[in-house]
Amino acid sequence: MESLLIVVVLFVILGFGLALVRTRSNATRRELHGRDAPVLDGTDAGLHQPADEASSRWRDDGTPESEAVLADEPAPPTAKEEEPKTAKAQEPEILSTPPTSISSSLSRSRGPFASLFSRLRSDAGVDPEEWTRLEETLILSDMGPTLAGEIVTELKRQLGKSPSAEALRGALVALLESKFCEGPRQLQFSPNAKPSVVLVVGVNGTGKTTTIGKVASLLMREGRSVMIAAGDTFRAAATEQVGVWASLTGVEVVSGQPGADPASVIFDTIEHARAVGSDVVLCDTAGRLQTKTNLMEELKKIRRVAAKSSGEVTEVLLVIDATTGQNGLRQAEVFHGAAEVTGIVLTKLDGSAKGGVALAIESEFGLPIKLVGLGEGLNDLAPFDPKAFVAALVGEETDV
Ligand SMILES: Nc1nc2c(ncn2[C@@H]2O[C@H](COP(=O)(O)OP(=O)(O)OP(=O)(O)O)[C@@H](O)[C@H]2O)c(=O)[nH]1
Repeated sequence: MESLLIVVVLFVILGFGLALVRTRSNATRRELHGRDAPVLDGTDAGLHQPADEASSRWRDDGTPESEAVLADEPAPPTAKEEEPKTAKAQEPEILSTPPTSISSSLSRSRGPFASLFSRLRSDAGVDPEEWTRLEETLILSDMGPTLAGEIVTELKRQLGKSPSAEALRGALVALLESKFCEGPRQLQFSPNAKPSVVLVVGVNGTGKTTTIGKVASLLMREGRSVMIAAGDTFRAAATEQVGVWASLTGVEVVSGQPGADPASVIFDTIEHARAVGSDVVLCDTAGRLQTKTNLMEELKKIRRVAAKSSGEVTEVLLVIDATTGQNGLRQAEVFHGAAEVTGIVLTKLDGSAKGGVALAIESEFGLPIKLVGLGEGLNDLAPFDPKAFVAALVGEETDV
């Protein structure tokens, strides 16, 4: 009897120990991949491959080599797909992530502006050294030397050489606000029955796939039916990654074979979306450096082929990582040239970004920032409000 009791106690201790180790390993995985990182379980949740990849190739001029063969219905779920998905189990946690505010995100830029204005307050008027400090502060906030110089020249013209700190702050805020463009900040959708096509483009790792997940979630909550084209056929894990976001949001994904022509995958998805009556197709594309001519040519082809589909390309969103600073300007220029960008998504504003590049892009290229990424969770996406942004940048208000 006594030995039986000892055996039972040993089993209980062993079981408790195993449970502890499992919990710890899950926690470690989340630490490594970010607080909202979905756990990949190797299943292809929500993924659906076009019927015959080879049957839907495109010539470089954007004309079809042959008719695409489309599967009208998603492939029947396999036994594996019917199992509960680990990623789905995490949905409530990801959706409940408290959104970060733009104000707290831009605290890095606000610091130098705050110290500049606190110094100015104690002085009678702005002296030449302080004008130089203002210009440096603008440059340090990632606006770039050209725009910073223009702003200082314009402020001097408006206010004279030695305005009060109060007058300077008011004029600076008004001038920064006026530098933003007038373009529509809302995502645009087709008024016709055609599916609206949103191409998502940008350099590697800027947050394109994550943004697609966030936008899919947003649109689903607005009551739109959404489909995702897994157009990044280059990076091995990209299709799986987009599948995880899709399963979190309950959106169907159409994917191609690894290495397939991305324009074909996107075309097939749009035609499938048309057939099943989806409202919006979000198209993921491979990350590409703006300096790689062949990849920019591929992007032009994607744009042409999407335009020839039965959908309507209503948005080409360029995703820019705000922490890359002034390089974002060059990305905007080249991607706009290749793919007729309609708007910018500025991601990672929650990181070490200083934010001024938003203003530089808008004033130089007239491309509206439509959305900002403020974290890795589904809710960490916000509309862009120039006034709130300037207030947060210059530190006019504390809780934007
Ligand atoms: N902090 C923060 N991280 C983000 C944000 N958006 C994306 N990320 C992270 O950035 C990393 C890259 O994101 P992806 O969505 O894979 O980027 P991608 O542009 O699709 O990458 P490629 O396909 O390789 O070009 C991931 O770790 C994301 O979690 C954001 O707004 N804030």
